[in-house]
Amino acid sequence: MDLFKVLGSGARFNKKRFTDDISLFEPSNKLRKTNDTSDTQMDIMQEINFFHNSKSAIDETLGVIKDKKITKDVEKDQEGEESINCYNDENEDEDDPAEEEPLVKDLNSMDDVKSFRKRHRIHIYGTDIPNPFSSFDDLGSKYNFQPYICKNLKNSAYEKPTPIQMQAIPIMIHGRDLMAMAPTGSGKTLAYIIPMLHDLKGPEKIGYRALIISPTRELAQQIYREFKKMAVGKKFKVCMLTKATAATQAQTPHLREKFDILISTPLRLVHAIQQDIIELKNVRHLILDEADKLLELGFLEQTDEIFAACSNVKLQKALFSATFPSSVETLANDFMKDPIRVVIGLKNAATETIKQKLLYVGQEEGKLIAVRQLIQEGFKPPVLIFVQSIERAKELFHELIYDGINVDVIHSERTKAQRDSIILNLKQGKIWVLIATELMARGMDFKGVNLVINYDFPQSVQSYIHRIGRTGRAGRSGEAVTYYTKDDAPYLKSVVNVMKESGCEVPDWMLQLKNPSRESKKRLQIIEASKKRKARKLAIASDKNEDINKGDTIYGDKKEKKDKSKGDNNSKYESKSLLSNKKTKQNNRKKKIN
Ligand SMILES: Nc1ncnc2c1ncn2[C@@H]1O[C@H](COP(=O)(O)OP(=O)(O)OP(=O)(O)O)[C@@H](O)[C@H]1O
Repeated sequence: MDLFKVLGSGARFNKKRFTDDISLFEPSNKLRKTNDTSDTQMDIMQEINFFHNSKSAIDETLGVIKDKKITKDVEKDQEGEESINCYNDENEDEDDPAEEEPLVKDLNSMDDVKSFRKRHRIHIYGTDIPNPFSSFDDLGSKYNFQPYICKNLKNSAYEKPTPIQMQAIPIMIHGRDLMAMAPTGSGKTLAYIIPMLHDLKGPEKIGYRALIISPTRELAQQIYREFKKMAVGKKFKVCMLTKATAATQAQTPHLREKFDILISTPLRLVHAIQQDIIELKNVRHLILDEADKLLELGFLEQTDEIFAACSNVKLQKALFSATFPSSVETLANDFMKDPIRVVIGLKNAATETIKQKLLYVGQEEGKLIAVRQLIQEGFKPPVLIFVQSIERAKELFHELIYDGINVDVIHSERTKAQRDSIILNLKQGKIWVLIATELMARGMDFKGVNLVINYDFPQSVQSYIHRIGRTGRAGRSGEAVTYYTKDDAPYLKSVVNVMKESGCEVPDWMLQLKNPSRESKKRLQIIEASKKRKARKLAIASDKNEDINKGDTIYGDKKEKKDKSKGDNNSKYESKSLLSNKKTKQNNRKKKIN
């Protein structure tokens, strides 16, 4: 019996390369001489069971229990139709998307609306939820959007709205707070830009009225470009907050009032708020792009300070991301006012146009061999390779630079000019392989990326979903390969779950793996915490800006602030702080219980 066939179905396993591991996975000579009985197979499977499967899982893999029906994740529903059994709490029925769609004007009854949402896999939670719309033409005819917006949409050649746009835009123009979860590359940016432009109407010269926060400078720049594209024909002043723009506004205060829209990373903005360079009292729209990241520890304090500075009573808050861990949802629910939650497809799932694979590489060294083999065999550029740290990125770059391919590396120790030119070169096809840290994992829209390689195993499910989401964008197909070693075994199941949920083939033995234990998650947290410390040291040592903290460690850490300024500013906003809101609510709840 060829155990590689058993182990390798669905995953890739190179026998030639892992001659040493073969001895681990194959029966010894002695065993080979004996009959290939179930008992022998069981012994071998127990021996190589470094994922600690249950006995029944091994049985299934071997097919030992012949008459036991192997439980597949495909069940028959009452009508006898097959439906995939998902791990998410929001299973859904699939309709044929090719079915003719009713136009929004045809959505007369609740049934029409319901079936429209179902067809587009739009799940909604909340009260008084505005109906979705189905065609960009409706924006002009039904919602009275100004002609310049409709024209810019036409010029962008977007034929029809994506599901998140169909539902989020009406919610936003009704002024409601929103938590929007939709897959990577599904057009979330436009889903907030368009209604914001509509609501702002035109330039007013009273200072910032809309604010978009993004965890990285690169993503903020991308959002800025998208805004400029959609605002053509209106003289809105959009500011991307940088050291330079902050300095200009510090020197010429009257300039500040000319701006309408502000896009920034959290730390840059917090500094500007503390130095009284930026006023946010007129902000009516606050968007957190990659909201779950911005509400994670590390970023949370800064986000909190920004919320507190947005003192307009009519402030509308909207959170967008492809992932929302439940802890973040709970926190968000605490500070939003009667929010509507929109989920497109399955919660926390990967984009379905991405073909996901897991590749066993044996030990650490196997990763480089695997990449080299891919290069030798020929690949379709551009390819993004994700590694876990700046050091790893540099190392891999030095390995690949001599392999005759156009390779570059991006991380937060590279200068801003270098980073900008790398992104441009990748978009122009001048770079074939880009090695990247988490800096590039979220939000970046490189339409043509054909393959994402997770060279180092991602540190969280969210990281996995966002990393692989750099391919397969806007309905295109893409491929993602995740290398794994024995050391990654405790975390493998998290990725397997995502693969399964998004309809990728996964071998049965992988499905039987245990979910990561609390202990292993804790271990992971310790590793992450030490990385965080390391990054903070780096930031202090090189006196670099916020991007070091945010980009590469996943955790935007707050730079040490002078006690005085912190005290002054925090006390000013205390009553509206997210954190204090949460604490007050918790205290109130406790009081009620008592
Ligand atoms: N209605 C549309 N039709 C076709 N393409 C669209 C449409 N809306 C947006 N796009 C394109 O889809 C791509 C992905 O959009 P966007 O970057 O907003 O995705 P996203 O959902 O924010 O992804 P991520 O979660 O990775 O940040 C962009 O290139 C954008 O131009």
